[in-house]
Amino acid sequence: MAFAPGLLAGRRALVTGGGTGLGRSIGRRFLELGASLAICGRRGAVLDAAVDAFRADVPGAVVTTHPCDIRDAVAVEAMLDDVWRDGPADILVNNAAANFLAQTHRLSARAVDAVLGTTLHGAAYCTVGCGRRWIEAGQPGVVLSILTLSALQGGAFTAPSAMAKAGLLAMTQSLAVEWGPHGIRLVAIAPGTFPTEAAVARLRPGGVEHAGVPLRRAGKHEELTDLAAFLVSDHAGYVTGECVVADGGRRLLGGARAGAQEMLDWTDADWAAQRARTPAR
Ligand SMILES: CCCCCCC/C=C/C(=O)SCCNC(=O)CCNC(=O)[C@H](O)C(C)(C)COP(=O)(O)OP(=O)(O)OC[C@H]1O[C@@H](n2cnc3c(N)ncnc32)[C@H](O)[C@@H]1OP(=O)(O)O
Ligand SMILES: NC(=O)C1=CN([C@@H]2O[C@H](COP(=O)(O)OP(=O)(O)OC[C@H]3O[C@@H](n4cnc5c(N)ncnc54)[C@H](OP(=O)(O)O)[C@@H]3O)[C@@H](O)[C@H]2O)C=CC1
Repeated sequence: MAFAPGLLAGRRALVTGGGTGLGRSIGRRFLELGASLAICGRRGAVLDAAVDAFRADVPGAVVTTHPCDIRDAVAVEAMLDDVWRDGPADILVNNAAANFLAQTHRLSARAVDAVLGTTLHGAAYCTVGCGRRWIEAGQPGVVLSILTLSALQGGAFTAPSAMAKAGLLAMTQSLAVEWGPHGIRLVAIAPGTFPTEAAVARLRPGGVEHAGVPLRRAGKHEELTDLAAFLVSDHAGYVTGECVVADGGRRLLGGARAGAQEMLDWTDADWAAQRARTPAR
């Protein structure tokens, strides 16, 4: 089903980490649907390159860039002031994150801080800063946080990321209640595998595999960006405090009993053999 072209017309979205990967794809989709955009990230040149691409893809795209390290609370406040100078944002996408594979017992304090500082604290600073501005102005808003499956089930060898994303889920649920009376919604997406340069390089050293995915493939960026657009749109106006999993069924298969993965590839003959050796009672 195609969205109405003006689904997000008149809306202004701030996408953290909007210069690369999924953040860039989400930003482009919001622009296509009529929103204007503010993107932040640490590297100004990366943000500028994204803007050039947006303008090539979406004629007339209105985009501002805001270089900022979201681990720094003071810098986040200055960045939000800068965004608001062009008019208030009414959508925040907490997309920026840090993650790498490591044995947790070998992590230095700085390594733990690098992940928690970006993924949890940075998103909290952005959310509180936007929420305060919306509440003081008496205007509604939407916060969409991009989580991971590990927020729901833990993540061995990416423990700080799992901890941070689980914290963002708690933030989503807590503030959905606290800020509901102000017309502010908080929603989240827990993506499975959506290949990006950074995620593949950092987290899939052996390449992307789909053995654990019932749908037998990676997610397409448009499958994530359309879900994001729906959740921030008025069509999801009564949805708050919820996290939608988009993982091709990976989480449910992982939670199934041992052997379920192999069974995906069983033939009819395999199933007949299983039936034959299964006692009637
Ligand atoms: C297609 C497959 C999909 C799977 C998806 C799984 C779900 C999750 C997805 C994601 O989150 S993808 C997003 C990934 N993107 C990023 O991580 C981008 C941002 N990351 C970074 O900037 C760096 O990786 C960073 C290390 C987190 C931060 O960089 P910064 O320049 O600020 O820090 P450094 O000074 O380099 O390092 C700080 C500290 O951390 C230690 N460290 C860095 N890398 C590692 C590592 N690989 N293992 C262990 N420790 C690491 C580093 O040594 C520093 O500590 P000290 O040595 O000073 O004690
Ligand atoms: N790709 C996937 O399969 C999955 C991704 N996700 C989530 O999706 C989101 C995007 O991931 P993906 O696109 O793959 O990865 P990217 O690394 O491409 O995106 C991360 C972005 O965050 C920015 N960023 C990192 N640290 C900071 C910081 N301290 N301050 C400001 N910006 C920062 C980066 O820009 P810069 O370096 O210039 O600061 C970058 O643009 C993340 O939340 C990730 O956890 C979740 C599950 C699966």
